[in-house]
Amino acid sequence: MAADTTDLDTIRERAERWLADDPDPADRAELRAVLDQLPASAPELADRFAGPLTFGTAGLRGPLRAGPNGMNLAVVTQAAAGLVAWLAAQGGTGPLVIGYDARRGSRQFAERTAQVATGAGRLALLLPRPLPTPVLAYAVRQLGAVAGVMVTASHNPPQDNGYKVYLGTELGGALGAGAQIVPPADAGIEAAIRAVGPLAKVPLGPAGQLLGDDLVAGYVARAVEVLPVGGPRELNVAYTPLHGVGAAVLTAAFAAAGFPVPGVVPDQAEPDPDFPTVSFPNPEEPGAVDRLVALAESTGADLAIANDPDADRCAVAVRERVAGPAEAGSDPAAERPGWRMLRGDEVGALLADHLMRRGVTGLYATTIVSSSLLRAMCAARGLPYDETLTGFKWIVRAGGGAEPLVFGYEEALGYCVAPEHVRDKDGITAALTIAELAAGLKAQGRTLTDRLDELAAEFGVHHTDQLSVRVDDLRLIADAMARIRAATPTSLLGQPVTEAQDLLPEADVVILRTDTARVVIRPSGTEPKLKAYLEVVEPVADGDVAAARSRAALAVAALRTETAHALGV
Ligand SMILES: O=P([O-])(O)O[C@H]1O[C@H](COP(=O)(O)O)[C@@H](O)[C@H](O)[C@H]1O
Ligand SMILES: [Mg+2]
Repeated sequence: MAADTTDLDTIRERAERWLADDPDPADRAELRAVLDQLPASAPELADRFAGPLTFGTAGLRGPLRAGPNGMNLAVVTQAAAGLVAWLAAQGGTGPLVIGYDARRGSRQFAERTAQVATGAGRLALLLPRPLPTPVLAYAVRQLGAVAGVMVTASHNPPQDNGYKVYLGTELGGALGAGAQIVPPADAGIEAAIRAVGPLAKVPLGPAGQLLGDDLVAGYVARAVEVLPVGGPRELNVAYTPLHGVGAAVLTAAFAAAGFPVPGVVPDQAEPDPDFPTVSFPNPEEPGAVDRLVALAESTGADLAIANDPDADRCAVAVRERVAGPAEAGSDPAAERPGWRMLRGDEVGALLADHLMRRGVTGLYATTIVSSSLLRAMCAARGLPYDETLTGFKWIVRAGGGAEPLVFGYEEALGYCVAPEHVRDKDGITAALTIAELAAGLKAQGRTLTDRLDELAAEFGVHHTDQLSVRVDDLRLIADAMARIRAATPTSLLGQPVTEAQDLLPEADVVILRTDTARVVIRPSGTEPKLKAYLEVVEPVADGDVAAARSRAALAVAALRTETAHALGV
């Protein structure tokens, strides 16, 4: 058909133009191969040219592939050129600091970013090796940088990479100093990226100044200061960085804080861009922590901790007695020991409670997709509380600056216990703080689970869960969002929906509430996923936390089914 031929010609022309300006010979060859297969490869070419990557929940993120809709040297050159042009136009004078993880392409993209910055006459400071994202976020503040770039795709699949952008004090203002960008800066930078001319004309300077180990030592020293001096440190921790970059810094921080050095899952200890032992390097995904739990079990650990590959998230698994299938000849009522992964909401509540008991006053914040427990805790304890849209870039701006933020967390395993040093989530300081709490409890013969029960007895069981649907075709997500808007359930769990909120146009989020249940539905901003965040609050009667937990678990399971049905997934 004529229209198809025109479409094909248009996209072929765009691809040829892109190819002619692509600085990477391997990417040029990759695109040429796709072009050579036209018209059969038309859908693939259309996808690669569907549009530029945009700043989502946490920067640019996409598959490593040639073309504007992927992460590659051309896109990074353009992004860096747009960023430095925007920084100059805003009058920002400080250096650009650049970090990177151990993914494929990360170091090359970081070095290219440095060359583009120096080519534009700006000092570029490069972190000395693949390091955690919180080290970069710390460096932005510590070094007085005008901005920071972290090349990472965090916990995404191995074939992805990404580009997180931070602003320093000069342009970020009081609230955004050291935080990831938000509107309108992100749109301004995107416009500057689109305005970059031919890449062949982007001046490239020297590789930038390599930062030394003192920066990392400074980060570790500040991280350790998060803990009060003294106090119990006797705790056996099993740890995994999930083939990412967390191990060296985390073990150094534990040692410096006086903890025994955690045992590290041997075949996940070193950075490996193939993430060979996990299907997804995301501690939220089932199976990702199997080897960690096996190590914890075999070494008799008190606690198991995982960082995501860029070590800004922290997952915690606890030893728990669970009712297990009876073995032949055993007492059918007997329990067997197991390990349970705590939900981000549980770790968030534990950390918040710990800081509150320590007398830390100021703003406590989380997001609209997290549990409502933190709100209840703050209300009962007379502390300021705020909630924001998803993303740590929002959490660190909670409250609009009226109260200083002292703690922020999100259900996606992200926690910020030291906002004065790292204006982002930090999987290292979170691990230290949860270990300090666990060691303190252990010294009293108690555990994190006991503390969770105490919180449940006081505030009710806040059981949260997430329904997460990964898709190949993004239209399925749009369809599901349209469906929930067109046919919004009027009841959930047999209770009337008392509130249905649609956050459009500000955010693509739908919230449904009943007296005891809540569902928040939104597309992920970092992966092709639809997410529904579920919560049921179940009061504890007669101090029987276990019974309330069982009721809540059943209710959440039912809520999950009803939500999936309403979304048509
Ligand atoms: O990927 P990370 O660890 O940088 O984490 C990023 O993505 C997470 C998931 O976002 P979404 O639900 O939109 O996919 C967010 O919760 C988080 O604040 C953000 O920093
Ligand atoms: Mg991460």
